[in-house]
Amino acid sequence: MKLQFFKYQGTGNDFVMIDNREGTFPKSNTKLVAFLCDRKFGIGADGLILLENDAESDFKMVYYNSDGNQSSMCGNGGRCLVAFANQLEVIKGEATFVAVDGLHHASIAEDVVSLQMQDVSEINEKTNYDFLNTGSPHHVQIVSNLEDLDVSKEGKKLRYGIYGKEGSNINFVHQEDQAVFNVRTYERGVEDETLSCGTGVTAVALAMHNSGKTQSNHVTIGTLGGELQVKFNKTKEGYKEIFLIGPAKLVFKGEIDVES
Ligand SMILES: N[C@H](CCC[C@H](N)C(=O)O)C(=O)O
Repeated sequence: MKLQFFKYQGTGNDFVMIDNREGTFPKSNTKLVAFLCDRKFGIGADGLILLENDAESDFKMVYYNSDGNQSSMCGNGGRCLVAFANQLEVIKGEATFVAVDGLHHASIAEDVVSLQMQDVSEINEKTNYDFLNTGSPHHVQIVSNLEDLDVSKEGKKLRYGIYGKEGSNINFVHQEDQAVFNVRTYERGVEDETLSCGTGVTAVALAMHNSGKTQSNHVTIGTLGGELQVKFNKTKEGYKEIFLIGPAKLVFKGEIDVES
């Protein structure tokens, strides 16, 4: 079967996007998804995202990691999906869509997407790291040697060491200024460092505010793939009105022959 796809990237976190409103994509075919994400034998991406119809919202997001398995929320992928839906004229500038972690509101201007993330009511503060869920699970750890850290090696150790089979994404962070942080992330389900992780930088922004490293509710996060902004409000019930803001771009579109 001929499969049309669009390749998007959000600060270097890259995705194969497929318009599955006809419902023809073989969603349980893990091997196919892993093949499409394979950087040598397939198209190549950190993940694959289906755009689907939804009765109660503008569209539904189905997210797969590059290992071929469906996973929890992807912040950069959500931003790319809003750009994709806008390109297809499924939406016009604003969107409400449903993802694995619930409803999300978003807006797009030029190629910058502002995506509202789910509220976060719990941040587990451990001795030398924090753990929280921003739609995906995230370990957040301050390090002094961010630039020369072997993120793949150190991330793998923690992802399997502390978090076992369920796993977690691992974020290493260094504070650059009062409201500026640099982050490098080891991503679960990619099982390697990615150039950026949207739910990860959201987790870092909230953890840094929660621990008093910043007093600002608008944080700039530098990643290997570019800069993201995170805005939020701290309330008695935790963090709300959390927005992940940054570019989401179409790289190319194509067609690939796959076994149906
Ligand atoms: N790998 C993550 C999902 C994608 C997260 C990331 N790509 C983002 O932008 O949030 C997990 O399995 O928890």
